Amino acid sequence: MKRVGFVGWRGMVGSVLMDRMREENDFARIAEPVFFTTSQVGQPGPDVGRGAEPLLDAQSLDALRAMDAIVTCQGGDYTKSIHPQLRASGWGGYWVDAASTLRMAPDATIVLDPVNRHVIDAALDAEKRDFIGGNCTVSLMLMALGGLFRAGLVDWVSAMTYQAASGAGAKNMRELLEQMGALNDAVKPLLLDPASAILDIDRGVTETMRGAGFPTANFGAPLAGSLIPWIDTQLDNGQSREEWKGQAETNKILGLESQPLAIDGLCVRVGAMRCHSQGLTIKLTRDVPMAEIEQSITDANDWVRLIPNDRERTVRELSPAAVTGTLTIPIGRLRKMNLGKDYLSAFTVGDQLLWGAAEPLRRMLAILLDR
Ligand SMILES: NC(=O)C1=CN([C@@H]2O[C@H](COP(=O)(O)OP(=O)(O)OC[C@H]3O[C@@H](n4cnc5c(N)ncnc54)[C@H](OP(=O)(O)O)[C@@H]3O)[C@@H](O)[C@H]2O)C=CC1
Ligand SMILES: N[C@@H](CC(=O)OP(=O)(O)O)C(=O)O
Repeated sequence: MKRVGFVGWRGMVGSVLMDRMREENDFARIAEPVFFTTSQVGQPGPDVGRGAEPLLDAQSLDALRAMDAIVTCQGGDYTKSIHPQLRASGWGGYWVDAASTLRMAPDATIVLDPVNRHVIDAALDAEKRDFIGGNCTVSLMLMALGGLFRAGLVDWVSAMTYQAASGAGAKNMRELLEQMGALNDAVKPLLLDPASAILDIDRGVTETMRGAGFPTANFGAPLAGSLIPWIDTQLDNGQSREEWKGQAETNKILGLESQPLAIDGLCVRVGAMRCHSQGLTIKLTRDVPMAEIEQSITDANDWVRLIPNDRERTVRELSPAAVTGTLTIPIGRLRKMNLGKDYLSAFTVGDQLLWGAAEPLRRMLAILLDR
C-alpha cells in the first residue's frame, strides 16, 4: 500500500485520529499520505513529516481513485455520495470509515480488532475492501465485556447508557458548556452569598433552563442540569436507532449474525463531555464464580481495567472525569445481582472519540499497512 488518502482529518474525530497517528508514528509507515478536503481545496494540508502539500478535492473521483486506501471521518453524507461512485467506477482500494452508513452492508466489516481480529482477517482473506468503525457505545461495551463474550458466558445484555455530548458533535459540546455557563450566570449573585436559600438558587436554575433564551439549538432541549433519554432517530418498534445498533452491530462485530445474542437497553444523553458510560445487566449462560468472570474480562485485551467493587476506587477511577482523553477502559461495579446467581451487574466508561471512534480506524489502517 503506497498512497493513503485522508478525508475528514480536521473534524473532531479526524483530529483525534491525526493525534493518535502522530503519537504512534504511523505516518512514517505510509509512503504517500494524501490529504483531502470538501471546503479548502488548494490550502496547505497538515505536515506529517514531509512538509505541507496542498489539499486535494474530496469530491474528485479521479484524485480519490489514485489512492490504495481511503480513511474517512467526514461523515455519513460524504460516504453515501462518494463510496458508491468510487466502487461503481471499479476502484478496488480499501475504504476505512467512521460513519455508520456502510456498517450493515453485506460486504462491509465492522472493525474493533482487539475484539474481532478473526473477523477482520477472514474478511481480508475474502478480499473484502470496506472496513467500518463501529458505533461508539457498542465498541466501548465490547472493549469492556469482550472477554465474557469470547468465553461464551453471555446470554443477553441490557445496557443503560450515559452518553457524552461529543457523540452528537463538536457544536453540541460547545452548547453543553454554554448551557452550563448560562445556568451559572443566572444564579451567580445568589451562589456568592453563603446565606442565600438553595431553593431560590434552584428556582433560578429551573427558570433559566426553561426560558426562551436558553441555548438549545443543537440538542433541542436542556442537557446541563438535565438529561435527554433519546439518541438518534426513532424506529417503528419503539427503539431509538442508537438502541437498535446495540444488538445489530454487536452481533456483526462478533460474527454471530446467524445466532444473534439479544442486546437492548435505553440510550441517554447526559452532560459529560466525551466519555460514554454504561450500566450493564448481563445474563450469564451459567452461574460462574466471580474470579472466573474477572479473569475473563481482564485477559481480553490490554486496555480493559478491572476496578474493584469498592466505593473509594469506584468514585476515583470509574468516571468520565478520570477516563477522558485516555485509552483505558475501566469496568467495575461487578457483582451478582438479586435477580439470580447468573445475573451480573457492571459499569464501564470509555472515551468515545478514542476507542469509540478514531482508534479502531487507526488500528485497521495499521493492519492494512502490515499486510
Ligand atoms: N462525533 C462522534 O462522536 C462520532 C462520529 N463518527 C462519525 O464521524 C463523522 C465525523 O464526525 P465529527 O468529527 O464529529 O465531524 P466534524 O463536524 O467535527 O467534522 C466533519 C468535517 O467538517 C468540516 N469542517 C467544517 N468546519 C470545520 C471546522 N471549523 N473545524 C473542523 N472541521 C470543519 C471538515 O471537513 P472539510 O475539511 O472537508 O471542510 C471536517 O472534516 C460523523 O459524521 C460520524 O459519521 C463516528 C463515531 C463517533
Ligand atoms: N450516535 C452516537 C455517536 C455516533 O456518531 O454514532 P454512530 O457512529 O453510530 O452514528 C452518539 O450520539 O453518542
